Amino acid sequence: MKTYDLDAFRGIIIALYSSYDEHGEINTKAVREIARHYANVGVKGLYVGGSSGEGMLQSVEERKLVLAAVMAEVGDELTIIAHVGAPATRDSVELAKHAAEVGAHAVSAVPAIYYRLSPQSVESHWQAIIDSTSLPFIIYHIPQTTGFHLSKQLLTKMAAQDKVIGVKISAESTFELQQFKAAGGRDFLVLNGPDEQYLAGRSIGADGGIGGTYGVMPELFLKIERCYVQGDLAEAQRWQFIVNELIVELLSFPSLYGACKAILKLRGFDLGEPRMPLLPVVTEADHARIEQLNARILSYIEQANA
Ligand SMILES: CC(=O)N[C@@H]([C@@H](O)[C@H](O)[C@H](O)CO)[C@@H](O)CC(=O)C(=O)O
Repeated sequence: MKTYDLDAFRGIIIALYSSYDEHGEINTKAVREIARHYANVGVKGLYVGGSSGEGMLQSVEERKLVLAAVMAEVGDELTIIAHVGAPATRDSVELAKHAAEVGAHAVSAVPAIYYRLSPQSVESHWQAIIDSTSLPFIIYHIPQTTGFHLSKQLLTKMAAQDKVIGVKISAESTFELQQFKAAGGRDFLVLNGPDEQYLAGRSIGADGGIGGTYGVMPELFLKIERCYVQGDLAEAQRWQFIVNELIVELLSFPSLYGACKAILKLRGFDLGEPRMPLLPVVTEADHARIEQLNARILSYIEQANA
């Protein structure tokens, strides 16, 4: 049995987008406003500095600023997972220590990126992060961007440690998700990454999910979760299919994060543009499509909340 409170990590956890001002600098006021909004919506937690949060495009100091702002605003209300993955282990360790200082509830990390690393390297990288604080650790498995394919063998070895409480799986195979759940054991968390498969992930063993598109429609993922828990699988599936059509549209823009930020801007949350090389929404035609998509999402949110 793990000695950590695993229930704090079960449910809908939003992968928080970055927030920049008009000069492209971290905008802590906007960070706090959007974090406050999500707390009011009633999600379980926030995943800070991950893919959607553009942690890899920010300096160590910038990442600390973002996390500190989140903790100051909602650290007492939501479960905050700090993603501390970085190309260099020493940066990840520094970020993990900072996460512990400001009171984050867990740290998480991808394998170190850029170099093709052996499983031993990745294990040592993660172990250095784990050993640097007393916080629980969640493996971030996203092979399509890191190029590292986590084996069941390494997962099992990592999961044997009390501090390693789970894995966030952004790979698309729900079979792998089920296999990792089986390998980790009952008190090992598996968090679904592909938002398009939230229900599939839950049905095959995920304890909840961490997702980027949750940020523009958390109410719809909360609805799927409620239907699933109530045993109304037909209704859960109907909402998952609605969400998937919305995600297909979101993915048709030059960048997903640019599209999501443009939608949030229409709702009064100005998070700035994503950082290059991630592209913002630029053309008039795309802005018009964003307006239509926003209206559709809002109408579904109204229905889900009715
Ligand atoms: C590959 C990728 O970025 N996957 C996203 C999904 O939320 C993804 O944006 C969504 O399923 C749309 O494809 C998350 O798993 C990543 C995430 O949670 C994060 O921002 O760290």
